[in-house]
Amino acid sequence: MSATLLDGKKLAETVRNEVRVGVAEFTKTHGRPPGLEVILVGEDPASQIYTRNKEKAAKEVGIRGKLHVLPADTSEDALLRELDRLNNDDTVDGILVQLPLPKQIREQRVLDAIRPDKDVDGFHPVNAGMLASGRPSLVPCTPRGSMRLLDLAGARLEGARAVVVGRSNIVGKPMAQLLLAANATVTMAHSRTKDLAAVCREADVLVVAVGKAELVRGDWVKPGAVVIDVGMNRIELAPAKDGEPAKTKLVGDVAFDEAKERASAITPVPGGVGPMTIACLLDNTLVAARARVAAKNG
Ligand SMILES: Nc1nc(=O)c2c([nH]1)NC[C@@H]1CN(c3ccc(C(=O)N[C@@H](CCC(=O)O)C(=O)O)cc3)C=[N+]21
Repeated sequence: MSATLLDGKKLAETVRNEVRVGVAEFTKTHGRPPGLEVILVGEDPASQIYTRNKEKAAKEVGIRGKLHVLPADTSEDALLRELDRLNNDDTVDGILVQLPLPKQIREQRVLDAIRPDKDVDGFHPVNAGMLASGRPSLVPCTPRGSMRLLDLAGARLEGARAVVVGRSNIVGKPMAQLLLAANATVTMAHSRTKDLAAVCREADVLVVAVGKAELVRGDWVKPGAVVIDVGMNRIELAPAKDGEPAKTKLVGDVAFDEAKERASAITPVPGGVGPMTIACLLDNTLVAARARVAAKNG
């Protein structure tokens, strides 16, 4: 028996098509497209590719996307001034500051400085608090995308045992909140959890977001469970030599080939959660744009 593959690439295309329709309607009604500003500090090549992809994905659905690349030695004050400008620009609906930031910049200061109503990542403490209070506003993109993948799997969440491995503010905590809101019985597991394998084996729904390549083995998966693998780890297959770059491959936090023999449905890496994160970012930009004009019109 082999699990159903949850194709995030295909579902992301569906979501982007929905967003494109909403964006066209917004643009017609309000005389301007929704605007998304992405800020990257520094020249990390992987981050450059990711942020360029976000800008491109925005433009493909009709969102006015703009990428700002600031030098690696940008001061915290300079970044805060840039955010102030974007916060006060009425044509800007969404602001995303790519993480991680260089060490001279305090991440928390920066995330706190983004207006909550433009916080399309959903990382501002106001938005985190709204979600935890059962009043979701802008919800983090990866957990939103993961919920859509669970929906695609036909997972019954009401009364189900859900285990979230990983307790980050970006994925683990908001994911647990969304599962709880869907009436699952939620366990949050993490690096200090005793007998993590046994905790995972209880899960009807298993979401793994820890950033450790193939941590979750096949025998940690309850037969018939739905598995969402949020991990993206680049592992080296062969070292660089003779001027050839190292051969690498992308693997998740779940040992896919083992887990697929036990799960009823599972996300691949790549092609699972990653593309859904980007699609939900575009949707959050549309959600933010609509909410902002609604607030302005009373
Ligand atoms: N403020 C902020 N918000 C973010 O959402 C954010 C961030 N900072 N910093 C970095 C991480 C990483 N991230 C990814 C999203 C999608 C893919 C993605 O689409 N991956 C593809 C392929 C990737 C590949 O082949 O390299 C896939 O999984 O199929 C990757 C990475 C968003 N992040």
